Formats: sequence, structure tokens, C-alpha cells
Amino acid sequence: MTFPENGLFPAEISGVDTRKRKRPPTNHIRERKKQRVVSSITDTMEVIYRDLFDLVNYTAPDHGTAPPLRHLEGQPQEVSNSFTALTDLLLDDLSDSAHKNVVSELVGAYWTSVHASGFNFRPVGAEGTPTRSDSEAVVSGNHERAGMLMSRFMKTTDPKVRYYSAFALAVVWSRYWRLAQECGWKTVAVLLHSPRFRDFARAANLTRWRELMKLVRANVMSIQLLGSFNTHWYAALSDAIPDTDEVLTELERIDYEGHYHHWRVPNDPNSREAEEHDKAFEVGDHTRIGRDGKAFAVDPRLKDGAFNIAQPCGACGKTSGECRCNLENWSPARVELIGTSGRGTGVRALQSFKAGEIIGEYVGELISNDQPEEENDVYVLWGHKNSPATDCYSTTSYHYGNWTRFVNHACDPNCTIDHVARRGKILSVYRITKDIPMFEEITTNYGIGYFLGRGLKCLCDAETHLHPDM
Ligand SMILES: C[S@@+](CC[C@H](N)C(=O)[O-])C[C@H]1O[C@@H](n2cnc3c(N)ncnc32)[C@H](O)[C@@H]1O
Repeated sequence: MTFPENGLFPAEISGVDTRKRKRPPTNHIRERKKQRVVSSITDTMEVIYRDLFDLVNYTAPDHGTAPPLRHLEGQPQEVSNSFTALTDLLLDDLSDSAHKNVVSELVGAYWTSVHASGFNFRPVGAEGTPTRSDSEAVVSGNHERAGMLMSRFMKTTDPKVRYYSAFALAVVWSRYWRLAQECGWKTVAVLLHSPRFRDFARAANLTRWRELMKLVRANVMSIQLLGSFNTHWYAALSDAIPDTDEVLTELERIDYEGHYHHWRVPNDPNSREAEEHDKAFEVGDHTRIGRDGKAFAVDPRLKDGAFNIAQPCGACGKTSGECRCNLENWSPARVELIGTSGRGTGVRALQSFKAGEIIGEYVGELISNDQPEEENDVYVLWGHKNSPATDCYSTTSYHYGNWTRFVNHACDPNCTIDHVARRGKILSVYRITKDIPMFEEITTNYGIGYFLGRGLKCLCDAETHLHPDM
């Protein structure tokens, strides 16, 4: 018996006849199809992240903890026995017995997926006891062999349904297993909390699964970091896996309420050499009025009729005039700090953004426009005497700021600084200028002068730079 690569469920079950093959697509069409798969996988990853964010932020009203996975609760004894037996066998291959709890989570989530797939399985009982060669089949990804194993765990009246559905289950199991081998137990445990991820694991499309795995592999550290902030099962993980803290110690923490945004995920090992100025830097969301609070008697951003001189607010959808938004109305942009090659720390999106969206306020110390010691400051957002919005002040995030100070320059950027009006006050904000997918770096245009003035080489990946000497 043979199995279709991209349609593991036979026509009789899935309703799609995968045997009627069309002419293979040309390279061009294939490429376009692949592009579509990749972007839809990115969308899926985003939903997975959203699921995880919800979980991380979840507080149950009664017990103050995240909801437990359903595991094998309420399943017939024989089912849990069979799966526990298989788990134990698989665990034998792990020298570190501390992984046991996570594997149990895995089995639980696996069973949840299986159960939700809607097939009506019933356990076979003693016949379902797995053997060592069964577990080897699962681990080595021998789906056909593993399918036979799985078929012993259940009985249905129709042998075809039994065989194919067992095969499908084996595929799901071996996907989880492989993922655990490649990306670690913690990643699996984090991802399995996402219903969307579990849907994906049992979907029949192998290409999409592979693309998703590529993304997972590339983002293991971010996924684990995010998961680490769910205190409920983080505690369980700490008990189960002694090296849970390793993920966090591998990251450089920028101290601010332990928020994941402010951990630096190293992409490039060389980028971890912290620059001198970072050491003195504090992250906060409040702008200080001048160095040591002395430069201005009153907040220089307060302007009469501010909306006449600043861009209208894009956050609330109002396109003209001053809106009634508070900054607190803005939902925080999901971004994280990353190490880059040669450009220090950067910021990347953990969600897709649409052109026009405001993603954050550039905060820091307000200094007068002519403070000479700031001339070489790499973090100054210069005001201009000809600009009514910022005619008497500049903003520097050299000592104080938030994640926006880490936005790097690109010659073909996706973000810009705008000045918007809020209740008579001018605020400097980052606004997205073109739609960007999740995981893309957020960049802005510093201006040619920034690079030429410092003799700095632009290391952005644009084919042509804004100036030949950059
Ligand atoms: C406002 S900071 C951005 C955050 C900075 N990467 C960091 O780690 O603190 C500006 C500095 O980042 C670096 N940088 C940003 N964009 C760059 C680019 N396209 N090419 C080279 N260096 C860049 C330069 O060192 C620049 O002075």
C-alpha cells in the first residue's frame, strides 16, 4: 500500500481524491504556490503566537493559573494504559529521565489532538501493548510501520478506516517526536498549548508542516522565552527540566518588569558584545523633561492647537484633527529585541503590521535643540527650529527610553517617525509605512547625514543605499 505525500488521509475519509493527479505545475507556478504556503505558514505562526500570548497572559478567576491540558483525563483506562506504555518506551531512549513530565504533556496534547480529530476509536486492550521495534518505528519516522503499531491501539469495524486513521495518528505522533528531537522538549511543550498548533500537527499537508517547522526551528529561543513567562506551567517545567533557566540566562536582559520585549534574543553571537552606552541605559515608558529634569520649566511638547502642527492620530482611525486617544488606548505592539549582524540590537515584529499603524512612542529625555554635548549622540531624535512640532526640543534615549531606541536604519525602511497630537501635546511615534509580516525587522530611515557625518557604513540589506558613500 502506498501513501500520498501531501494527503495522508485517503479519499474515502477526507473526501478529496488525492489519486487523481493533475499535470505537475511549471517551476513558475510551483514557486508561486510555495510563496503562498510560506506566507500562510507565517500567518499560522502568528496565530500560534497569539494563542500563546493569550495563554501567557491568562489568569483564571478562581485559581489564578492557566488551564491545564486535558491529557488523558476521562479517557478509557485501556487508552491511557496503551499510550503510557508507548510513552515509557519512547522515554527509554532518553537518558535524562527529567524529561518525563514534558513527555507526559506531549502525550496528553497528542491525545487531545487525536481525540479532536473526530475518528471514533476504541481501544483494543492487551493487543495494544507496544514493543521496542514499535517505538523505533515511531522515532525513525517510519510512518507505515508506526501506523501498524497505532492500529493495534484501536478498533473500528472498517479495517480500511482503521488502517488509514492509525497511519494518520502515527504521523502526528512522529511529527511531535521529531519536533522534540530537533527543537527540544521545552519548545514542544510551549507549542502544544496552542490549539492551532495541534490542528496543524494533525493536518495532512506535509509541505505546510515542513514550512512551519522551519519557522519553529528559526524561532526556538523566542518561543521558549515566551513560554517561560507562563508561571503556571513554567513552575512545572522547572521541576521537570533542570535546565529550564538556561534559556533565560542565554539571553541578555534589559531590565524592565521582566517583560519579554526587553530580553535580547541573540541571532548572531558576535552581536552580544554590549556597547558601552547600553550598560548605563534604563528602559522605561516615561519621557523625562530634560537632563536631570532641568532643561525646561514646562513640558515643551505642550502646544496650543497641537493638531494643527502634528500629524493626525492614526491609532484610533481618526484622519484629521486631534483625537481623544490616550497612549494607554494603544494596544502594545508585539515586538522583540534581536541581535543583528554588525548593527547591534534591532527590533523585529512578532505579529504582522499594516501600513499606517502606530506601534510605539519614541520616549527619552527631552533636551534643548542646541545642547552641544549631544552632537554625537546616536540616540537623538533631532527637533528642528523650522518644525513647529519640535521647534525647541530634541528627544534622546541615550540614558532612558524604551524598545523604540533599538530600531535600526534601513535604506528601504518599513517604519517612520511621525508627530501626532494628543490632548494638546505633541508625541513622537513610530508609524508603519508598509505592510510587514511577522518576524520582519522594523526599520526606519535615519537620513543620509547620520551615516556620512559619522563615517559609518550602512549594513542594511538594501541592494542600493540611499547614498553611494553610505
Ligand atoms: C538608534 S541606535 C539603534 C540601536 C542599536 N543597534 C543598538 O544596539 O543600540 C543606532 C545605532 O545602531 C547601529 N545601526 C543602526 N542601523 C544601522 C545600519 N543600517 N548599518 C550599520 N549600523 C547601524 C549604529 O551603530 C547606529 O549608531
